[in-house]
Amino acid sequence: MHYIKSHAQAAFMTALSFAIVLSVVYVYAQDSVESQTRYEQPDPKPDLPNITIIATGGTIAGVGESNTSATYQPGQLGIVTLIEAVPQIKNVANISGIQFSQISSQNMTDDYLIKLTHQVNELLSHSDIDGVVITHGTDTLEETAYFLNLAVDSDKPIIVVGSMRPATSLSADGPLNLYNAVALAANPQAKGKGVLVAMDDLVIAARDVTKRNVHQTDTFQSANDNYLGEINYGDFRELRIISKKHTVNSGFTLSKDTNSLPRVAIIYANQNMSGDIIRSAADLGYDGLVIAGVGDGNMSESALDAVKDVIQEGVPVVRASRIPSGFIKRNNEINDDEIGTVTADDLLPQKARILLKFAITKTKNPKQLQEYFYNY
Ligand SMILES: NC(=O)C[C@H](N)C(=O)O
Repeated sequence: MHYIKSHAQAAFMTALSFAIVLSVVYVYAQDSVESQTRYEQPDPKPDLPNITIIATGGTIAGVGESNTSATYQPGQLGIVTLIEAVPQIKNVANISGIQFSQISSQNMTDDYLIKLTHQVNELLSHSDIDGVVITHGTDTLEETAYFLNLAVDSDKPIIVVGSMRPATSLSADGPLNLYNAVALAANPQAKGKGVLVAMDDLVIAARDVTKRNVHQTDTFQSANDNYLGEINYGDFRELRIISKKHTVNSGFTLSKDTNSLPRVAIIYANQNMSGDIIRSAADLGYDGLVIAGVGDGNMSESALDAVKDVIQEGVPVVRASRIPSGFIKRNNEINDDEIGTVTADDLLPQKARILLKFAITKTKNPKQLQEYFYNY
């Protein structure tokens, strides 16, 4: 009885102090986005790995009006608050932190991604840094993860993580996601696997991960049921191996002076599709196109005629699918060998766009481009 009473009192006090901290954070965040840009753990332990958290913004740093509010501002909390909210991460690693940006991930650009790649390369080139965790908005998290998976020149663990609920929410998912991400980055098993996403107890390779639900916390799934493993309160169980090329073996790692990449547009196919939008994209100067086709990467005859024209003009075209799983079969209903189209294999259109950006820095030959789509 005594235990129940004191337990209930303790729970109430914890909830109360949490609410007070959050209201202070909220009032503070209303005035200004937190601007402290670095965190260094004052008391590092010599037997723990050193992990740097790079914060980019997103809902994991989001602040709402109340703990049941469905509306919130992403990217408000700074790196220091993010780290101090989850002191348990210091039991698995020595933590340093960098505020890279404070944006929603729908505003992520090539410019940010190239700078982020340079930042990750720079950090991981230090022998005393064992891995990085990147906190990120979930809307385009899979694109950043795949970009880094192709562009970073290191085999050390690189984990991308976010949350679906803002930091101020009841049952916020950010703290445990961050704890698991840090534990995974600190785990030698995560080395050599390319960029991994750790969300809601699942670990999924950058190539395979995709956001499947607008609000739910288990939104990150694998397009083809290709889960690398599970992580439960920091305990990682590996289920599969990664066979595709990435990071140090990609051949795409960015040189220090890279500051731009080719532009590739995705065009979404539908019934009654005309070819004008495809021709317009080529006229606008896009360097490559991905068609998010219907079914097996199909499109109307008018769209296909436009695809043939733009390929003749030197603009590579990749056929992907608007269907969220399955792989595109070459030369099925469309004669890729004759037309010069490339199939995305099982890459989703948003990932095919990124691979094509990198691949056309090497070649525009459709056969060679196809090899990239089979191997990355
Ligand atoms: N859950 C989130 O993080 C969504 C937010 N719009 C973002 O991508 O930054």
